[in-house]
Amino acid sequence: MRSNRLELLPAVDVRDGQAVRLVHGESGSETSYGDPMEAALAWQRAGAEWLHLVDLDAAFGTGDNREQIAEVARAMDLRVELSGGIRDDASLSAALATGCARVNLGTAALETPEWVAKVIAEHGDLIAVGLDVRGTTLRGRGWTRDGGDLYETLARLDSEGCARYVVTDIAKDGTLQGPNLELLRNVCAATEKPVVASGGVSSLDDLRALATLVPEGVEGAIVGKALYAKAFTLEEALEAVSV
Ligand SMILES: O=C(O)c1ccccc1N[C@@H]1O[C@H](COP(=O)(O)O)[C@@H](O)[C@H]1O
Repeated sequence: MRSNRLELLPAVDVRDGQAVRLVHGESGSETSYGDPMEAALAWQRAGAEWLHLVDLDAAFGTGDNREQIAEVARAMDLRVELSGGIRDDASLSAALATGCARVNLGTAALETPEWVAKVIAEHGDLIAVGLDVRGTTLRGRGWTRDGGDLYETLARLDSEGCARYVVTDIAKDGTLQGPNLELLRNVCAATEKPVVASGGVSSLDDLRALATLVPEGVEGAIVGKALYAKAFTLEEALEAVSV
C-alpha cells in the first residue's frame, strides 16, 4: 500500500570527487559543496531516510567516481538510490554490490531497451528508471542527447514491469524555480507506478505542493540545490511533509 507521506531524498551529485550542483544539468555549471561523504553524513544526521547519490562523471562520460560513491553508499545506514552511468551488467553489479536500495537507470532505458527489460525482470523493485525530460522529450548521455518521447517510453517500461520512475524536468533542475507540477500530474495519470519528483524544489511550500500529489502517485521528492543553498534545513523539510 502507498504511504500518504512524501518521501524526501536529499541529493549528493559527485563530479571530479566533489559534491556539486548543476544548473539545467549542464556540464560546466557546477557549484562545489565539498566532500560527498561529509554531505551524505550531514543529511543522514539530519534524519534523511533516503539519499539520492549520483555519479555525474559516469553520466556525462567524463570518467567516474565509482570507488568514492561506493564508499559513501556503504557508509550509510539510510536507503541509497544510486544513479549515473549504470548501463550494463558490470556497472549494475557494481552498483548493487554497494548494498544500495535501488538503482536509477537513465541512458540505458533509451539506448538499450532490451537490456533494461531484462534487468527489470531480474531485479524488480531494485530498478527505477529516470525519465529526464525537456518538454516531453527524454534526454540521455548527461542530458545531451534526445532519446524519444516520454509517454511512449513510459508505456513501454510499464508493459515491462518497471517498478518506479524518477521524473526530472531538466528546465527546472538546479534553478530553484519550483517543481513542474503539471508534468508530474501528467506522468502520474499515465502510469500506476510510483513517481519520484526531481528538479526545481526551492521552498517548503514547494514540498507541501508536491505532498498534495501523493494521492495521485508522487511518492517522493529529490531535493538538491535548496538544501545546499540553505533555503531551508532538511529537518524543516521533513517536518513540512510529515502527516
Ligand atoms: O542529476 C543531475 O544533475 C544530472 C545531470 C546531467 C546528467 C545526469 C544527471 N543525473 C542523473 O544521472 C542519471 C542518468 O545517468 P545515466 O544516463 O543512466 O548514465 C539519472 O538519474 C539522472 O537523473
